[in-house]
Amino acid sequence: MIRFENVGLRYDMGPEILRDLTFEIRNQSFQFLTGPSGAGKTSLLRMLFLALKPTRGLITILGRDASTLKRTELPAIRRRIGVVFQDFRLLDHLTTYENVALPLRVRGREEDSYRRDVVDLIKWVGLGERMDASPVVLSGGEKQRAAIARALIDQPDILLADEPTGNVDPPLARRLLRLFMELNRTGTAVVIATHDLALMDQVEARRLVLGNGRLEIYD
Ligand SMILES: Nc1ncnc2c1ncn2[C@@H]1O[C@H](COP(=O)(O)OP(=O)(O)OP(=O)(O)O)[C@@H](O)[C@H]1O
Repeated sequence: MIRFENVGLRYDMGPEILRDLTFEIRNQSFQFLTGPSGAGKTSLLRMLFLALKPTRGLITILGRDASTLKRTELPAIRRRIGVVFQDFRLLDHLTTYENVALPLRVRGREEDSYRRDVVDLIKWVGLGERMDASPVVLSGGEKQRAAIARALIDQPDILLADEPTGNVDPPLARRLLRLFMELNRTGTAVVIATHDLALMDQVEARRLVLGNGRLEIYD
């Protein structure tokens, strides 16, 4: 689905922070991406989302060389990728319900066809009471759950989540992990960037470990 070959990344004239990354995110796979703070997890997720270009190497996404994609082709590819960023990126002028429904609205779906699914998912992540609230009044953990619901609502081919349980307590973190695993069972490839060893220990899953600019893979 997404393949990296000898990918390297540097910011501006700085040192190469990621080197010789060669790996694949396969269809319907489930993996954690981990490594110390500053190891480059967020940078790697941004390259997977085609939001950041590598300084060398090849990224192939859905069979296409990412460097040859036209700007106009990017939105269609990105729509197949669900992302949960560390800063959530919710729209403050929309309610929780509207934020979560946004990917479906952008795709031109009629509200009648998705209202039930959006409401059910919002309840599932424990935000039933916050359906009509603006993100401005949500706590960090509530925003995180709204961002997760928005990333999942359109059943993406791949989900990229950056510390998706960083702002919630352990029981809720376990519940969110179950939600990611359920999504994976229904066909979505999942990449979860996390420092949380207790979370990773709950599942037998592939681990991509970044350190000193390089990637070690434990299948
Ligand atoms: N926009 C940028 N410009 C310059 N350097 C950057 C930029 N973004 C990240 N870096 C640097 O790249 C390195 C990797 O950062 P990144 O945020 O990818 O790591 P991380 O593993 O996600 O860290 P954390 O776990 O703390 O979120 C760090 O040294 C960081 O300072």
